[in-house]
Parts: sequence; structure tokens; C-alpha cells
Amino acid sequence: MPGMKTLTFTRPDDWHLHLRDEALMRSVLPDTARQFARAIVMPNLRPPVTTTVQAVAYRERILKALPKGMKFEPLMTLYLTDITSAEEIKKAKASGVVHAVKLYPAGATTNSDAGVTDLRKTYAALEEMQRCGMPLLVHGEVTSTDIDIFDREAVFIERVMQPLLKDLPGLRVVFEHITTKDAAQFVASTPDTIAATLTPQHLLYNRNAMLVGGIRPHFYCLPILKRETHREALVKAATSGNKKFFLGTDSAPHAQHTKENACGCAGCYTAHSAIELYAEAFEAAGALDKLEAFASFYGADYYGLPRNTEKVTLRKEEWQMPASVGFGEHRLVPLRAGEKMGWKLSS
Ligand SMILES: NC(=O)N[C@@H](CC(=O)O)C(=O)O
Ligand SMILES: [Zn+2]
Ligand SMILES: [Zn+2]
Repeated sequence: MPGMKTLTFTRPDDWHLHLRDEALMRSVLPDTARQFARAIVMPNLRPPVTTTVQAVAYRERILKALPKGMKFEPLMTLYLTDITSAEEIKKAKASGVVHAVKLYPAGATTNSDAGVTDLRKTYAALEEMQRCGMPLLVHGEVTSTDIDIFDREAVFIERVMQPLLKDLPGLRVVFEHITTKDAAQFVASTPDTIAATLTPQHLLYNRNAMLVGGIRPHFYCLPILKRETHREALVKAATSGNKKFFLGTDSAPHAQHTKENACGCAGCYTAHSAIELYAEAFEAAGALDKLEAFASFYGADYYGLPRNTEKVTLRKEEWQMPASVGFGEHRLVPLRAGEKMGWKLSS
């Protein structure tokens, strides 16, 4: 069609994704595989993926769940615990399928109770990671009860991140799903070994979306949405052309009834149309020309993997996000449910 606005670019990858397992995974995996060539798959299952043997088995379950005709490469991670050994890191590295290790401070987020209680307990593993170049992916929030939930990321920088990088200056660290100006500035000021992922919800929304005119549980994720000044700083980082900032949806599916609940779970389901959501955020910033490198180049470069060669096309087209989609035997409410979208990925 003449005059139709399209955007063709290298197929993207998702550098932070929750796929869950079994029937739940089978429901969400096609959404990711339709858009992304590869994804860094988070290990916060119950029980968590703490060993290479478990990661290899989880990878096989993912590949088996992939619908016929779809191509997708899951990049596996290990869940760091107080007892992860240097030996386990060596096995992970040698496997060729484990690409990173994830730090969840104990109690910080969904399925993090097996997480790290004191970072010093993990130094043998971290030293081996520093030696072999295995990235540490960090959920960067402190968990102390005296710290306000809106300050937990900023406080994490001074209390955990800075001491960690002082002790292990060669460690590769990805500050995952950053939500504050503080984190964006911190990452920008560090050497190239330190990078960050950015989610669509933190680029598109501030905390008003979650709290004004009624409490909207489908906008609740961790780290929690912050005020507008932070969102603006994140958009600036994502669209700056700085290779330290790349795409990681943090798509985190939870069944509808567990989010629409007196004690609702944390996590936004963005995989349904993640690349379209990012396109909207980049378009609003007048930076669509920066989307390809953010979505398809910088993450691969950071992880030392080849860039994808296949192309995808986004079309400017209005469509409506479904109110919910299937999730095993449950329902799952995607971000933007029932609302208009302005971009569509061509199939
Ligand atoms: N982001 C979230 O709010 N939730 C994630 C965990 C995480 O990434 O912190 C989940 O697994 O549900
Ligand atoms: Zn997290
Ligand atoms: Zn996550």
C-alpha cells in the first residue's frame, strides 16, 4: 500500500524473559518465538534452576514445547544461591548453553526465597564468573524492611552494586530491568563490562498508570513503576544509542486470578506484543531509528553472540490487544489488555 508506514530491521532478541514451565510455558512460548530469535530465560522456577544439569533439562523442555515450524533459541541461566560453587560455574561455562547467572536478593521478587542472603557467601562463584567472563544478571533491589519500595533500586546501587564492583572489578554485570534515573546514570558511568536491560512497561508508564483512578494490578511489577522523571531518564538511556542499554522485556506471566487478588503477584505480561510496545516508546521519543540497535544488536554484542541476520517488519496499523489469553488452564491478562495498539509485527 502506498504511504503505509513500515519499519524493517534485524530480528530482535529478548535479554530477560520468564517462560515458566510445563503447560504455562506452552501457552506463552509462541508469543516470544514469533518476535524474538533468542531469549535469556530466567531461572526462577519452583524449585529454581540452580545447576547446569537442571538448565540443560529446562532448555530441552522449552525446545520440545516449541510449535512446529517455529525457530527459537533459549539461552539458559543459573539461579545463584548462597551455596553455588565455583565448580558449578565451570560446568555452566563448559556446557555452552548457560549464558549467565542470576542474582535474586532473597525475598526481593517472585520466587526469590531461595535467593542470596549475603553476597559475600557467593564470592567463590563470582570470582570464577569474573575469571571465565560469565555475566551476573542482577535484580537490583535491596530487601531491608526499612527501605521504601520506591527507593529500593537506588539504595541497591550504593549498598550492593558499588561494593561488588569494587571487590570484583572485572565481573560482567547486567543491571536488569532498571527503573530509575539513578540506575541509568550509574550504568552510563561504568566501564563496558556493566550493562542494563529496559522493559517496555518502564519506558511507557509511570506509577500513575498503576495507582490513579483505581489500583491496576496488571501494572504491578518489580521493581515497581516510578515517577515520570525516572521514566523520562529511562527513555533517554534506551534511545541514546549507548550500547550498554538493551532490550529485556521481563515478561513475567501470572494467572489473572493471582494478580487480581488482595495480595497480587508482581509481573507484567508483555511478551504478547513486546516489540510493538517498544516501537511505540521509541516513536514517542522520535527515535525509531535507534530501535534496531537497542533491540537487535547491543544485547548480542554484550553476550558475545552473533547478531541475527533475519529481518522482521513492523507496520503502522491499529489493532486491539485481547482482554486476556489462555495460560494453561487459567487466563492471562497482557499489558494494554483491551486497548489500542499502533504497530503490528507482520507475520
Ligand atoms: N518482574 C516481576 O515483577 N516479576 C518477575 C520476577 C522479576 O523479574 O523480578 C516474575 O518472575 O514474576
Ligand atoms: Zn527481577
Ligand atoms: Zn524478571
